[in-house]
Amino acid sequence: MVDKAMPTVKTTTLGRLVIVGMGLIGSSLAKAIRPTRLYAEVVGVDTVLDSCQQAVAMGVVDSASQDLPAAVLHADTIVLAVPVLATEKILQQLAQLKLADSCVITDVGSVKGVFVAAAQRAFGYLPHNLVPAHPIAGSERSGVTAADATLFKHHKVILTPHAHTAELALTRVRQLWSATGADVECMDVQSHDRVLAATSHLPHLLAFGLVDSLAKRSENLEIFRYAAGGFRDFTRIAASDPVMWHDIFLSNKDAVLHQLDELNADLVVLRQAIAEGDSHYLLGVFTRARAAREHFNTILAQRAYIQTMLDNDLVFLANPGGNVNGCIRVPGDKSISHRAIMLGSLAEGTTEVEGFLEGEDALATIQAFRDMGVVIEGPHEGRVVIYGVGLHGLQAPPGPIYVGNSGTTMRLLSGILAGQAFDTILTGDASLTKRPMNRIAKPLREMGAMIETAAEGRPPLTIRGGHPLTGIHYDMPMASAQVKSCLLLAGMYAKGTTSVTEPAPTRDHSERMLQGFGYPVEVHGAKTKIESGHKLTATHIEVPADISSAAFFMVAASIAENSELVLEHVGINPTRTGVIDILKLMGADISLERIREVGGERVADIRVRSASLKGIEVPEELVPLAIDEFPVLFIAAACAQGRTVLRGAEELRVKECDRIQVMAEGLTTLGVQVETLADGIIIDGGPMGGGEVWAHGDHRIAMSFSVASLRATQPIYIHDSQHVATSFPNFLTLCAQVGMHVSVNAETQA
Ligand SMILES: O=C(O)C1=C[C@@H](OP(=O)(O)O)[C@@H](O)[C@H](O)C1
Ligand SMILES: C=C(OP(=O)(O)O)C(=O)O
Repeated sequence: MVDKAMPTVKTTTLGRLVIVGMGLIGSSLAKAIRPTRLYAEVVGVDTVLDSCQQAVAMGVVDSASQDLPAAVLHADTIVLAVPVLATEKILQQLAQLKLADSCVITDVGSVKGVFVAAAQRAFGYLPHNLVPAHPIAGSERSGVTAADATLFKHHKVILTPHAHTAELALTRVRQLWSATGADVECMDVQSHDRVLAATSHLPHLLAFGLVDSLAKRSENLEIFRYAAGGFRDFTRIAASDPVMWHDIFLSNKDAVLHQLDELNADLVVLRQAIAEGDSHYLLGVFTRARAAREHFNTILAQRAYIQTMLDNDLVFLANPGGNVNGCIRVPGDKSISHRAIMLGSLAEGTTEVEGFLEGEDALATIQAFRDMGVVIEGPHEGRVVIYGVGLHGLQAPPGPIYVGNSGTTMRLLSGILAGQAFDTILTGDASLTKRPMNRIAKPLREMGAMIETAAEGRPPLTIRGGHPLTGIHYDMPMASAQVKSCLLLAGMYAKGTTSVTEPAPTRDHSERMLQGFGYPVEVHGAKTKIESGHKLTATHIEVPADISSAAFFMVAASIAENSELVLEHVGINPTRTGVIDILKLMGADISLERIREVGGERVADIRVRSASLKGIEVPEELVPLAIDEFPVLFIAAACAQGRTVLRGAEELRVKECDRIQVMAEGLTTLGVQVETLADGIIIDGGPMGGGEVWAHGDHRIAMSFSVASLRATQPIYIHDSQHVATSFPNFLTLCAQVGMHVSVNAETQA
């Protein structure tokens, strides 16, 4: 009977699988494959009679033998699952036998270079049916008794085909490992050995080395008696198979030595920092390491997601109906959070931030500055401490800076990086890679910066250091706070004065915060001016709740019946309140309470009650003041009586997705009448059904259709919602708290 945990392969197309070596890996592979019936027969080979008998007795294999030549006769696939240095002898034996041309040979060794070289020696050439492979899975336990059919499930298996490996052979080995539930990838031999030296071989060496070093000291009994969690966690892998690891280190000598030398050098510096009491250095290493480790966990988690959620498609299920009531505080403002990290890093002294948005976009900004040597503690419950390095204290990052989904990070950071002495490369995710960067590259080049972009001005951006900047005046062709802010930041590094004129007012957080850090900025109507030669002085920042996140709940409480919601401590900077003005024009019942000023930004509690909305022509001057809120305003328009017309909003087409097109498609699916315009949309309010819509990885689209469910008559399935955490990590929790029925669709989770 087929083990339910195992993926099943419907047809038995292959005859005999021979696994040489009934150790942990070989016997686990046999145990995983046998129930799938991918092969009619699974045969084990081992030099130890006992292992053969146990493998048969445990039902791991159909049969087992000590006679290699007899076993591999008529084999379709041979897997060498023996220690790395033992493979050569077996390859030599195989080379002497008359194996069928179609017989595929593969292995499981942790070092690939040595295996390929051994095959070359044994055969005198690299056979086309040879597919080197490495399952990245293991356990401290060894031998056939430790066989575990689930050992490879959700683990990576790396194939390192050589230049002449036949496609058919590669497919066969891929199929073998996929059938165990593994995640199969290809890599070249050198990259494999280099990466594994760092991520696997080095940690094992350290674990073996540490245990041995402690064990041979005279006071070892005392030490081990008190060795608690840290020792246990760090040295778990020192219980691994010594022969196997002996072989691995000797086989991957050069790559391991290189990694060891780099670590040695870092440890010498760390030692010195402890000896000299250099807290700044130590905190820097520990905060960076902790962040890197968390980042690593996310990557691992995402990998698991990919396994269980079909290509990372996180689907929200928004069930129809509900009322919206209560009192909530949405997370911190994204624009202000980004700027706090940037200016805090470039300031002199220690900046404390409260209310920081712990969303992926703002975390990407923290990571970027950590990469450039800034020590940043947190975020922890919205609190971040930044040890500023001054305007000229950034260091070259160790590699490209990855800013994920965040346009604000990439564009603002470019202004800062153009003024540095070192080169940088800025990269982002698939959505960001499609967004226009010429809007900042062009004026920065006019200032003297050297910036290279990919085709059509898209990321990645390469920003060359050491090119002096000179202030310019720039008439911005579009209303964009990101472009304005980028140039003001570059202006701090440019000779003379830099000024920008904007065609319409956009958010002014950069201007306000620069002044808050004591850096003079002049604003005269549409023109903003900055000059170099001043400094930023550390300060305390309280980030208000993000009005762009509050907007989802403003629309929610407006369109749902019998609703009354208070949104606490929301930033109501006049360059951000377009959404309130537009909703009020539509007839929304919104009032601002307890208006106050906190750290240079206006804040209020916003009370919203259900209202019957009506369609309007959106005044064009409000467009930049509500630029991020249009997706959810389109939902308000769909629930309103009559027609809503939006023009002058072409910028919506270059956000995380084309927000005009994608919203129009989703609304049409829900049965709403829409017409797209080059620079806007026409929406006729009416009843909404349900159905499947796509967020195209855009956080605001996913949240907007979640809100739509309050007035839908059927469930709405919102595909591609995984990016909600970029700006609003606890969105689903708050939805549940106020009475909306939105959740991750359980059916799409394995
Ligand atoms: O400066 C900022 O923080 C932002 C400016 C806006 O972008 P544009 O400048 O491209 O309009 C906005 O859409 C974005 O979410 C944040
Ligand atoms: C456009 C947005 O952000 P960014 O440009 O930073 O990606 C947004 O949050 O809606």
